[in-house]
Amino acid sequence: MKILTALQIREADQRTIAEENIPSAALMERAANAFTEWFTRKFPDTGKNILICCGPGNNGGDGLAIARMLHALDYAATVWIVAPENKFSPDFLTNQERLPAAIPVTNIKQTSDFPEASEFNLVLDGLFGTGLSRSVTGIYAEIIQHINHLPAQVIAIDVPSGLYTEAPNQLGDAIVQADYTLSFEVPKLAFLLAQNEKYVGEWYLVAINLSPAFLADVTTDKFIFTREQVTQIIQPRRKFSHKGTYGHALLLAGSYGKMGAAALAARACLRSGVGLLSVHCPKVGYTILQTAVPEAMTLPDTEATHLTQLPDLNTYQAIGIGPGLGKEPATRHLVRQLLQTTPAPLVIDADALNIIAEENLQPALPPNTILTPHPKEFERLAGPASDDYNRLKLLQNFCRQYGCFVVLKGGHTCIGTPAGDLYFNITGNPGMATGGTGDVLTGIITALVAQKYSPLDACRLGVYLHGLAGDLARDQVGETALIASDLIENLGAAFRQFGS
Ligand SMILES: NC(=O)C1=CN([C@@H]2O[C@H](COP(=O)(O)OP(=O)(O)OC[C@H]3O[C@@H](n4cnc5c(N)ncnc54)[C@H](OP(=O)(O)O)[C@@H]3O)[C@@H](O)[C@H]2O)[C@H](O)CC1
Ligand SMILES: [K+]
Repeated sequence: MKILTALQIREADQRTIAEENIPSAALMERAANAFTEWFTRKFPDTGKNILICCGPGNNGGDGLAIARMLHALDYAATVWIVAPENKFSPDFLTNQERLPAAIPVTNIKQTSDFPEASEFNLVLDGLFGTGLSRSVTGIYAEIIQHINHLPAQVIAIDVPSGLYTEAPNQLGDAIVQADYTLSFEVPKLAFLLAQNEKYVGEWYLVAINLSPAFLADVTTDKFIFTREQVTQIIQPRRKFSHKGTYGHALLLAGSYGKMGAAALAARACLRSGVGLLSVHCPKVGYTILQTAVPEAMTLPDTEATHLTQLPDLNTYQAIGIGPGLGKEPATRHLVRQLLQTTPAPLVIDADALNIIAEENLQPALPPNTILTPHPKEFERLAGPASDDYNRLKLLQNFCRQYGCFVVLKGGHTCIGTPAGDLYFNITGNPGMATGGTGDVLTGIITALVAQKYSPLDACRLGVYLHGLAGDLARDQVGETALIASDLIENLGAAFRQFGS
């Protein structure tokens, strides 16, 4: 699913109106209907007092149309029209005319016009949407502060007012802090970034059937990958296959005190369909792995506490390195050697990433290598970011420069590709912010690469299924108690949702 800019969304509007030969107010009616349908399902209690704040543009027009629809469904709707300049969009005016006289309306042009608002349970924010062209000031900023201080739940129409859809706001900008954002048809980049969480709240999309031809043709470098795409990518196992069909993966992992990371990655790798798995670990890990993961073959290093020597690499279809690795000098040398000599695609995580950053080995990354950093590890590799938008730019530049795939882990994990495209994930939950879940992801992606998924597909599938396993685990144990092993236990159920 494409992430579009405000400008592209406006073009989509125009194309839809032209192709369907409908007035633009009809598209607004569609959007308001879609919002109202969602709203009545989410808030079925018609006894709630609802305040609808409308700005002067089409976002405000949506608000007016929604007020009319909610009124018709017996909700108690009150409208505030905030417009100091008396300049309205044509579709705003159309919907103002259509507003039933029974709906109380207050026109707000200055602070002294603010009515008492304590009786409202819900506020619908229709001040500004994708038409925001500058930071909000004056009466608009005051009303936004007012909304943010009301003891009511706030639902943003399309976009929380004051929030730019694809660029950072200035510090101190007035922005509505919504509990929910219900947005039309296409996701906006702002919704996917941690820095906007307190404005966007939980966000949902509703379809308003924008021109399919336009949506198919429009170009973007930012995408969300959906369940439908996962369904298309995932391959069923074949009847006459054998363990050789699904590849032999090698994991280089573990050090004294960190063998758990190796065990988690190994178990996740096996649960993700790899044919054979070998784990190269320090001697201290031999009994641990043979016991914890009997399905894996164990190749002990000559050194007891950390990895010092590469094994023969020639039998593997994928090599994962990093979980629990440590940063001993000999291990640093091993990482350098691996980059220079690997005959198989690499998946690199954790301390292996830190070694690459500290030794400036980025230029030595073989093409199409997959790196799986969290933001701090990414900063060590690519430098500090001024904000989440800037971090995405650094991500695109890094992937282009070194020809690699980077899985930047977070609330919406983002995959960067050598072509400079970004793919955002929508599965997963905050319960997964706990030690070991990254090791599980490394294991999953390594298994998928060994099974000959392309690097992009291995990343997309891996990240989606990892998050889905987390969501299934949350259904069982909640977010607080969730641990990395729960993800592994739920990988089977995640794969089974795709018949695999
Ligand atoms: N395809 C869709 O998704 C549809 C969306 N709809 C809704 O339409 C809005 C976008 O409407 P638009 O009229 O383009 O824009 P806004 O309502 O967000 O605001 C525009 C007006 O506000 C002025 N403006 C912008 N920034 C500021 C500011 N900081 N302070 C004061 N005034 C501001 C702007 O004036 P300019 O001076 O910039 O010209 C406009 O007057 C979308 O979000 C949806 O809610 C459609 O209903 C259906 C299709
Ligand atoms: K809004």
